This record gives sequence, structure tokens and C-alpha cells, in this order.
Amino acid sequence: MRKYIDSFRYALEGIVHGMKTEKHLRFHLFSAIIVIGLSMWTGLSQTEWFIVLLLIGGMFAFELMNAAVERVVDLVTTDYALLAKQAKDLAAGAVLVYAFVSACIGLIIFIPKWWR
Ligand SMILES: Nc1ncnc2c1ncn2[C@@H]1O[C@H](COP(=O)(O)OP(=O)(O)OP(=O)(O)O)[C@@H](O)[C@H]1O
Repeated sequence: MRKYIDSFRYALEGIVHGMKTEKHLRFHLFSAIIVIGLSMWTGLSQTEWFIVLLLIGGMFAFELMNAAVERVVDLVTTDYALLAKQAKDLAAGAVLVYAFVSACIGLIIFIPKWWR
């Protein structure tokens, strides 16, 4: 049991560290507050809430993983290396794909409600 509590504590430390050091994560926190506020104001169904919260949580998870990749790459080398560039750009690309899909789904959910 102690091992699980420690793992949970380390994960929380990771989230707190990410929030302190990653400007993109702080931007996502700000965006998440706006989106949740808009969702409450608009009035979403249970399924729509499920989708919105899944997208918000996924965005945080992707950003945290991206920050982890950046650190591992910097741990391996801070010199210019093509593989280092590719690793960071691939991780950033994954975040961008998720953000784009999230924005599209958000528009599909919200626009018909606002234009009703
Ligand atoms: N060691 C390296 N070798 C080659 N290119 C690198 C290296 N480190 C970073 N880069 C390139 O510079 C870009 C920016 O890297 P950086 O580590 O500053 O991340 P970032 O995208 O600015 O993240 P953040 O905004 O969170 O600091 C990377 O996407 C990559 O293309």
C-alpha cells in the first residue's frame, strides 16, 4: 500500500512541477477554466460534459508527456542532434494534433447550441 501512495505522491509532484515550469500547461489551465465556464453557461448534456472533460484531461496528459520527453532529450544531450530535434518535434506534433482535434470537437459541440 505504501508503494502505491508513494507512486501517487510522485505523480502529483510531477503535475505540480509541470504547472510551475511549463507555460503551456498554465495556458491549458486557464483555457480549461474558460471552457468549463462556457460549458456551464451553455448547458451541456451528460455525454457532452463527458467529452469536454475527456478532451481537457487529455490535453493536460499530452502536455505533461511532452514536457517529460523534452527533459529526457535534454538529459541525453543539450548539443544539437537530429534525433533530439525529431523526438521533441514528434512530441510537440502529438500535442498539436490533439489540440486541433479538441478544438474541432469543441466547435461541433458549442456552435450549434449558440446559433440555435
Ligand atoms: N538538442 C537539440 N538538438 C536539435 N534540436 C533541438 C534540440 N533541442 C531542441 N531542439 C529544437 O528546438 C525546438 C524547441 O526546443 P525546446 O527544448 O526549447 O522546447 P520548446 O518547444 O520551446 O518547449 P517549451 O516551450 O516548453 O520550452 C524543438 O522542438 C526542436 O526542434
